[in-house]
Amino acid sequence: MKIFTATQIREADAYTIQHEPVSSLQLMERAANACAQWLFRHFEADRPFYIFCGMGNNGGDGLVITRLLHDKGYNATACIIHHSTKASPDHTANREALEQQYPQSIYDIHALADFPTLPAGSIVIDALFGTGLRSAVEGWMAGLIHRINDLQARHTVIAIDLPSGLLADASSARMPVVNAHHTLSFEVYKLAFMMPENAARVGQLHILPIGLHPDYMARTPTRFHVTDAHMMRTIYQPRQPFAHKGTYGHALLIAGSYGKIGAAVLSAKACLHSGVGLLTCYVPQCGYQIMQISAPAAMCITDPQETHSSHFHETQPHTPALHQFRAIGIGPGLGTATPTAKALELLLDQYRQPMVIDADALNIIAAYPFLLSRIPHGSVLTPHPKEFERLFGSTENDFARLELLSEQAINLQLYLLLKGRFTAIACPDGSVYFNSTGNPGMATGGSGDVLTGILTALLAQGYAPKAAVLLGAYLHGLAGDIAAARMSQEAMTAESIIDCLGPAFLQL
Ligand SMILES: NC(=O)C1=CN([C@@H]2O[C@H](COP(=O)(O)OP(=O)(O)OC[C@H]3O[C@@H](n4cnc5c(N)ncnc54)[C@H](OP(=O)(O)O)[C@@H]3O)[C@@H](O)[C@H]2O)[C@@H](O)CC1
Ligand SMILES: Nc1ncnc2c1ncn2[C@@H]1O[C@H](COP(=O)(O)OP(=O)(O)O)[C@@H](O)[C@H]1O
Ligand SMILES: [K+]
Repeated sequence: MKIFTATQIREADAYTIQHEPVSSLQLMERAANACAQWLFRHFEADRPFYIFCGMGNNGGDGLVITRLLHDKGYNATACIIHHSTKASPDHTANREALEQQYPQSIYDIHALADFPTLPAGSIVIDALFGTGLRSAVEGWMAGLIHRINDLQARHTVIAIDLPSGLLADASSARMPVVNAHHTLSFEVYKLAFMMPENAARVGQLHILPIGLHPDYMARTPTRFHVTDAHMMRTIYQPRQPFAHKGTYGHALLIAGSYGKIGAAVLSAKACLHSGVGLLTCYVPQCGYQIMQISAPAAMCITDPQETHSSHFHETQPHTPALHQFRAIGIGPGLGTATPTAKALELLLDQYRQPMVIDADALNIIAAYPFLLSRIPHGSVLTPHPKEFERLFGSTENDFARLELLSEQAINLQLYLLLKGRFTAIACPDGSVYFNSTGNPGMATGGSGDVLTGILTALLAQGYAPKAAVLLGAYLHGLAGDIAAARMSQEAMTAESIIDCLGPAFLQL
């Protein structure tokens, strides 16, 4: 699914009006009706609704919602905020329609002093500003946003299209923005919704289709995307009937150190449950028995060292040469001992195919930044935000961090996965995909190790790196969602994610 900018949304709007064809008033009616249907499903008619309407089309939506609520017998008041002397034509038309049908439902606000006192149990609808907002809201309108936020503790706040004050395509950190419990947004995700800095503003996000023209959506190129089930069906390759284990590649997983062999086990199990043909794990001596017992389907070779690895650039008798592994995953629980760092440097010199680099392997690279340029092109790096900061430095806000992520992916020709609620996948071609699956139950130790195993397995099977990262992140989150549905977000663990990889593959 594509993420459109505010400008593209306006173009989609205009294209739909011209080519469907439909009048702009009818399109507004459709958008407001989608919101009203959502409200009817979630609230009884005994709750008073206060709809705060701006002077633009976002306010116009609010006016139509007020009328539709009345049509259904709800008690609704449109609080029209006169922040500007010029109202949009569709705002004006819908004010007139409301005045004609339900004149008692309009309450004009010209200053902060006019702010109404809301009865208990009221529902607050925020229709002040949407995609037309150009810059930070200032003056008494900023005060009005603060007043709405004061209501948030006692009343349910629902934003229409965007929480007012939020810019769709740029950072609004430290700007006045409505904190909504729910955001009902039209047709497409906005970039601002993907940013952790906006989590408290957006609340629960609901994307409501309003029938923007599919031709515009299909033919307009975008830089940002959200992954979805349809995309995964085009990537996923079912197994071939005459396949043998060689068909699906031999992967090498280099992971674990004393006290962190569990990370290696989690990665290995995830790799085995994601379709790899053969798996060899490389661990220090202390990990040998643990690995063999926990993951009997994997082969295991050990480093000469007891507690940490120091030598994985060399192979041992009866194991393939490094270049014969179709994929290497490195990092979970690896530790950052100096001999391990030296071994990673040698590995990067010897293995020139795309690999998966995570956790302590990233921390080593952060400590020796010259290694960054030695990583084989097309490799996948999976930092969480702290690891990202160690690698590339801190940024002022989440938009700046996303730009830095994308810039580094292009310059280094790597796939960079910045993990989080909407994991951002920056590609060497400049495109960025946000993963749509996953839940806060995955915010638990070892979840990332599972992802490394999945990605290594997909690379080993011959998926191109881009296909592997998109499918891998999606499957990981989907397995997490299935685990949460089966046993709750609280009780699930990283192992539950592995257990649910099977059902996740079956859902593709
Ligand atoms: N796309 C779709 O598919 C559909 C979109 N629809 C809806 O249209 C919405 C977009 O409407 P829009 O373009 O009229 O802009 P909107 O968000 O109401 O803001 C404009 C108002 O804000 C004001 N203003 C701006 N910046 C400001 C600032 N910094 N500080 C203070 N004020 C500022 C500006 O004032 P002015 O500059 O005119 O004085 C003007 O009054 C969209 O979000 C969706 O809800 C649906 O109805 C139909 C389908
Ligand atoms: N709130 C959330 N919503 C969706 N996914 C999440 C959430 N929290 C964590 N995750 C996912 O769980 C994984 C956690 O990885 P990471 O922080 O590396 O864990 P660990 O180092 O313990 O293995 C990431 O893939 C991340 O996207
Ligand atoms: K709004």
